[in-house]
Amino acid sequence: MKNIVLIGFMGTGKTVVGRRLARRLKREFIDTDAEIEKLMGKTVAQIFARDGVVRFRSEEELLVKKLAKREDLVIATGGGMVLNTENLLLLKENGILVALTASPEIIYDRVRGNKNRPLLMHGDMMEKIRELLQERENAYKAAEITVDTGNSSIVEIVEQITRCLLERNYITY
Ligand SMILES: Nc1ncnc2c1ncn2[C@@H]1O[C@H](COP(=O)(O)OP(=O)(O)O)[C@@H](O)[C@H]1O
Ligand SMILES: O=C(O)C1=C[C@@H](OP(=O)(O)O)[C@@H](O)[C@H](O)C1
Ligand SMILES: [Mg+2]
Repeated sequence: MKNIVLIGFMGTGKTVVGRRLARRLKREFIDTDAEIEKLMGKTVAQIFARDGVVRFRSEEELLVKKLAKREDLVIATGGGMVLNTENLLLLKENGILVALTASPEIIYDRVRGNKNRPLLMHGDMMEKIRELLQERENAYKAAEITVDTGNSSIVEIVEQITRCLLERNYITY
């Protein structure tokens, strides 16, 4: 069966929703950030600081190429994966793209305590969120299913995605 691929900005819940959705659908869960951290033996923030964003994006691209060849996964991508349209096309070939969205204010509330999002660590965080969101919002529109996560719990979002997948006959239970 096709992979279920979560895309969306930082803090929209791709990692936590993806993990719960995988459990709900009895599928393997892959978080691309976690895989890259495991592979390189350091955090995303350390990779950005020591190896640079270009290295991070190339590791992300290599991982996407591998994951796009697999099936039956729930994949939580990093928020910037969509910047490389090749990544999107590959994941779309054998996957259903599900975009999670939230307002800049909700995103800010969810990420401000976390130090492992280097792109938000410099300057005014709210301004940075708005700037990056604007740059990427079109790319997130590539998704077949879009879920606004702003006023829903993680379980409610998982059930909403599951209903959408059932309605489209992508899953049967
Ligand atoms: N629907 C939600 N309701 C409340 N908190 C949420 C929700 N979705 C995510 N969070 C919280 O927001 C933070 C970011 O979630 P995460 O899954 O890491 O987002 P992403 O992977 O999209 O960057 C985490 O602390 C998570 O527990
Ligand atoms: O939006 C981005 O460019 C990034 C999002 C992060 O993942 P999350 O969206 O899971 O926070 C992580 O890949 C890295 O900090 C870059
Ligand atoms: Mg994540």
